[in-house]
Amino acid sequence: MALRPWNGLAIQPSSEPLCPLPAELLRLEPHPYSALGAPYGAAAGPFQLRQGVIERLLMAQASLQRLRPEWRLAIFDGWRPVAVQAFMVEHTIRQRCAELGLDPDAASPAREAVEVEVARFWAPPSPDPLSPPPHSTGAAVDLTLADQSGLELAMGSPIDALGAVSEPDHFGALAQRSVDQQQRQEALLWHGRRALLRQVMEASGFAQHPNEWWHFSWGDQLWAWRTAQPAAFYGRVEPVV
Ligand SMILES: C[C@@H](N)C(=O)N[C@H](C)C(=O)O
Ligand SMILES: [Zn+2]
Repeated sequence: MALRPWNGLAIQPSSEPLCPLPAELLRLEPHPYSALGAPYGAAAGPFQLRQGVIERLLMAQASLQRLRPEWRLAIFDGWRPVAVQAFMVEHTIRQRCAELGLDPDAASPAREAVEVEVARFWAPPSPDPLSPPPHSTGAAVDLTLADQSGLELAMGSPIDALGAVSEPDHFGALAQRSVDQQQRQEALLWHGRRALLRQVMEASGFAQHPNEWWHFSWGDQLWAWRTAQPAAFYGRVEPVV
């Protein structure tokens, strides 16, 4: 499959504004990208989404609570200006180079391999309005499950982990091939939680990113491609200055 086949899809832009997340939706704070110094500028920050997306998140939380009344959705990240996308892609490449003992400022095949690895998880910070990074549209959200105290549930890998461990069905496949009982039980637990998150999000109309258990969207190009819509209706939203 091409890396991002959805980027060619038409966008019939909606004028719906970004809205702050309501109090019913738990925010995971401190926000990790803001804490790194990501350039949100004077913009109101990451916990904003399109109204249509917020409505569907509330529907997803209601269907979660019909199944698990003590659990709730926990929002890790929402709207992301293109400048923040660029900052985070660069940060992640540098972090991965440091882990591998590579000089991030020296071109090499290993450095290129890091860029390819990072691009499986982070959209390019394209300034082209025809191929906006998903979070820059206010239609994409990174989220997980939390318990009644607001503590994140273990899902097998942290949000933003690079690697196969982040693929939505990673632990389902691991449970099937595992012969170690303890490893199998743990894999089934994590797979069950990821599957529940996907179930309630998809039941509310969201589409999941193929490589990331935590990333869902409604109304952007990825959503249009995954749900066979003729066009997306949320394009890039710029910071208000
Ligand atoms: C890596 C993660 N935080 C994320 O948001 N990935 C998507 C695909 C993106 O960069 O738009
Ligand atoms: Zn995301």
